[in-house]
Amino acid sequence: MIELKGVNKSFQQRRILKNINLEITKGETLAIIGASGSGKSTLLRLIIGLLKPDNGEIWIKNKEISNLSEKELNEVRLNMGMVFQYSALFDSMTIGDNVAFGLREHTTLSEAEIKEIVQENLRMVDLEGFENMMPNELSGGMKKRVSLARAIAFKPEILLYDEPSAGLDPMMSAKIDELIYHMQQKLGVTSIVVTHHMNSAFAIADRIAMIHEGEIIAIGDVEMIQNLENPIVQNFIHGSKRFTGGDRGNDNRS
Ligand SMILES: Nc1ncnc2c1ncn2[C@@H]1O[C@H](COP(=O)(O)OP(=O)(O)OP(=O)(O)O)[C@@H](O)[C@H]1O
Repeated sequence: MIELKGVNKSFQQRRILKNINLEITKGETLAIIGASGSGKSTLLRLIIGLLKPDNGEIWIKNKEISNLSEKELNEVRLNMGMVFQYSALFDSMTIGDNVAFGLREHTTLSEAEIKEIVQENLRMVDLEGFENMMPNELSGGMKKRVSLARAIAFKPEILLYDEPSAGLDPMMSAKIDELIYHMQQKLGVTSIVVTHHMNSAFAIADRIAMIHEGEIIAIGDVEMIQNLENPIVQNFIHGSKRFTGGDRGNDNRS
């Protein structure tokens, strides 16, 4: 479903991602973990085509996207939903209009059809009846759920989540995990979830990939990652500062 082959990305001569090879199969949930600044968001932005790799190939379904025009990319993107770290809602629009935005822009659906999809998607994230509220009337967790309702508007086959639980309390974090799991079970989506929350990664992922200084240093199922005798991985999972002096930055584990 998604494949990266020999992908490199630098910013101002700094190599951020180094020879990334990664394959994600249909219906799989892959969690990406790693220290702050290791390149996780950059990887997501490459997959959704917001950035182009310096070299290497990025395949989404049967299309290599790194050389597509913006128009062709937009077609590929219709099959992908992204939940951004800070929800990225339009503050001046109601919740309903936020969820409807892409549908109004990119489809010829009638207002009645759009209204139905908006209601159904808000129901799916437990926000039924919130259509007319404004984003600033909602908590952070609710905004994340609206962002998810918007991301699934086109019934995408691929969902990308950039730190969906960042800044949320453990209860709301668990709720978001439940929704991510639910999306996979109910819609059969292929998901990539960048997260700092180890409990989330263990709860939702089929496989976990750890990025360290721009390289994937470990990838495997939850049990394999938990038992891997790699001090960098173990330090990250357990939040220990014993081995490295431990500057892993924005640690937000639960
Ligand atoms: N557009 C850009 N221009 C220059 N440098 C960038 C750009 N985007 C990211 N970087 C740098 O690339 C590195 C990796 O950033 P990235 O956001 O991918 O890390 P991350 O692992 O997602 O971090 P965090 O967990 O803190 O979100 C950082 O050093 C960042 O400063």
